[in-house]
Amino acid sequence: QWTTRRLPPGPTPLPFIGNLWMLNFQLHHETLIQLAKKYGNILTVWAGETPVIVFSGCKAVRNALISHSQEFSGRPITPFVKEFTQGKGIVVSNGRNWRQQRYFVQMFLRKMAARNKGLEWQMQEEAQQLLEDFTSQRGKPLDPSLLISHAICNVTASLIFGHRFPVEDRAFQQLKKATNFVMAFNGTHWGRLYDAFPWLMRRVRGPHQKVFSHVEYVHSFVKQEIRSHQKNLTEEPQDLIDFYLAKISETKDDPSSTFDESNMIQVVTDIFIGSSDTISTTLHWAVLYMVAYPAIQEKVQKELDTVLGRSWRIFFEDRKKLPYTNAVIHEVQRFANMASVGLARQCIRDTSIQGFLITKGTIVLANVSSVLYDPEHWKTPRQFNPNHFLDEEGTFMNNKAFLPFSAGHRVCLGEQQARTELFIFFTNLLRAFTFQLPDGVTEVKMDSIYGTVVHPHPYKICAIPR
Ligand code: HEM
Repeated sequence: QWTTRRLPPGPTPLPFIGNLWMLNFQLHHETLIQLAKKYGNILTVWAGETPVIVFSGCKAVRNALISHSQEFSGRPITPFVKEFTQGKGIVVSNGRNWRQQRYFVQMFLRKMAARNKGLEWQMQEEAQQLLEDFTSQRGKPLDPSLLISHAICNVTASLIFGHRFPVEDRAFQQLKKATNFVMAFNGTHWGRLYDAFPWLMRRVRGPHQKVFSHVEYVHSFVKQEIRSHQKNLTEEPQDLIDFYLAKISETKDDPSSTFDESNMIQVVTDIFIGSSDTISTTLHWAVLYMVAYPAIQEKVQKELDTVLGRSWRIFFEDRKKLPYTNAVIHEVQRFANMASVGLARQCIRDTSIQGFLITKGTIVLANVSSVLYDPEHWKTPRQFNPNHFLDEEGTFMNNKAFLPFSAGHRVCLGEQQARTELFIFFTNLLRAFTFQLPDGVTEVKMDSIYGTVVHPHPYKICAIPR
């Protein structure tokens, strides 16, 4: 089948399971980088009986995502995501549904960012609350991930539900747990097995059964919020649900409209999932790197003290005066490589690329990590080195291989929000605290736990007020 379809080269597939066995039932970014060394920057792996075309390295990935942006703008509706989303929402929808929902949320995010006391203000408020929570620990050892993730989820909650939740709120805790589980599932062996053999997996016990009860919980949480918004409609829409309800009534007589309640539930779910674990995990890595590289931490603090002083509000605009801090945040994103291989795409029409014909419907994967670690574009790709983003004079400079949010038609919808949020939280934390290892701990575990979102191992640090 492989040779007759003239697909790009790759390891020989076995009948029925393809290359899943040799891939350890995962599309791990490091395995795919190794395969690219052998088979080239465009290769084929078989997930069961389905071929997946993998692009590696800055040149091939940019060619696929940017030069062939339209052709590779589809999203594969795998058996798992089909059951999870029914093809609704943004992340895993296609065609008119995807275009309308994506455009609507893009406009909504722009409006919220432009509002007086808008999204940035909300981030500053949550960052202050986080500083108080850290301060209350009085420098004792703590796992920062819970407090950070609560603060980040509350920024999203204000954006989509119009209110925040106290840390002890059980239903909100359950929502975070459920969304993290759903997000992680797709990157696990079970996720791969479910997609390769759904008919078999439906008959076998495992975490894939738990994942659907978590999906149900998330959807019912969102439904309850929608009901409460419907009861208390305000004249001026305040949050995503308000805006969406207004959009449904505005378009109710338009037969081409895709705005309805099932899409609203999935859009809200997509935004909650897309903006929670991603940003908090990146910050979690940032704190870990500051502990591991105290000289870099000190340099950031010096720059913050010199440029900003103690004025309490820090704005995203301030990054232009803080080249070193800005470079460190970029390097955190590059080196942590939180999004692993990114999300799979689907070819929406026959396309010729690098001499290969990729037919409509084929699944393609642009390995984002292979770009963030591409030795042709980074001086020391496997080292944490903020100088990757600074020129000789110490001026900030970007790099075309910096693609943590992917690129093209499906580029991350929350890129601007994420960049603002990372900057506001990171600068507030570093101005207020020095992060260090607890007494007696000498080792920082820097390797990662692979998943849809790449996490650090759990760790404890001390946040010492400055
Ligand atoms: C550090 C934070 C984040 C990173 C690294 C990140 C990364 C990504 C990546 C790699 C993709 C896949 C794009 C592709 O198909 O090639 C993506 C898609 C997406 N992200 Fe993010 N993301 C982050 C934060 C956010 C936030 C804050 C939101 C919410 C506002 C968000 C919403 C989405 C959505 C809706 C998609 C799907 C876009 C589509 O299919 O059209 N993300 N993100």
